[in-house]
Amino acid sequence: MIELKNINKNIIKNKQIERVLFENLNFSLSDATPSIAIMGRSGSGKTTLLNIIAGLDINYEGEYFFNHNLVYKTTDKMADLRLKNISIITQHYNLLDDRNVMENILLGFRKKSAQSKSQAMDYLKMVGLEGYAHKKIKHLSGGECQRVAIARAMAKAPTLLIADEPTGALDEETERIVLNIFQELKRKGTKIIIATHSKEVAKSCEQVVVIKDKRLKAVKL
Ligand SMILES: Nc1ncnc2c1ncn2[C@@H]1O[C@H](COP(=O)(O)OP(=O)(O)OP(=O)(O)O)[C@@H](O)[C@H]1O
Repeated sequence: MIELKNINKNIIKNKQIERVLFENLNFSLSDATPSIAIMGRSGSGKTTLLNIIAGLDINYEGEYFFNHNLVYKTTDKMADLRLKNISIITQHYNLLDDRNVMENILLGFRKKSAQSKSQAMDYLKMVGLEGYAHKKIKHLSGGECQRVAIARAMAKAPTLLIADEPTGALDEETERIVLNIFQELKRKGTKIIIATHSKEVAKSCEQVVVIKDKRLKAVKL
C-alpha cells in the first residue's frame, strides 16, 4: 500500500547539514499487512518518518509510492492524498482548544451528514468519553485529549491511520481500550502505522520495525 524507497533525510540548520537522519531508508506497508509499529530510541526519527508518510514533510530525497503509484512530492499532491486517505493522531493531538469535544470530532468527517452527530457520539462512547461532548478541550486531561483525537480520526473512516505515540498519555486500562479500537478499525479494513515506545502496543501489530543507524530494521518481539 505504501512504499518509501531510498529515503535520505537531513536535518538542516543555518543552511548546513546538522545531522543525517535517514540514509537509504526503505519502508513498506504491504497490502496484506494490517498494521506496522515503528520503534526506535528517542530522537531516532519516528515522528519525522510518520510526517513523511503523511505527506507533511516533503523535504527529503527518495521515492514515495501509494497503492503502487509514484506520488509527486508537492504540497498539493500530498494534501490531496491525505484528505482522501489518511487520518493522523499526532503526539500533541492538534485539537482546537477553544472548541468543545463534539465540534472537534465533527471536524474529522470528510462529509457531514444528518447522522454525523450520532456517529460522533458512538465514537466518544467507544473511547470511554460518553458525556464529554460539550466539554471544552482546554478543560481536558492529556489522556482525554488523546482519546478525543482518536475519536476524530475514526470519524474520517480513513484507509490509513497514522498514530504517533497514541497511548503515551494513557493508563494501562485505557491503553487496552484504545488497542481494542484499533483492532476493530483493522477488521473494518483501515491500515494502521503506529510509532511507539511501548512493547505492548508494538505486539498488537502484525509487523514491527525499528529505526537504527539511519535505516529501518525488522524485529521480532
Ligand atoms: N524541524 C526540525 N528542525 C530541527 N530538527 C528537527 C526537526 N524535526 C526533527 N528534528 C530532529 O530530528 C531528530 C528526530 O526527531 P523525531 O521527532 O523524528 O524523533 P522521534 O524518534 O520521534 O523522537 P521521540 O521518541 O522523542 O518522539 C531529533 O534529533 C530532532 O531534534
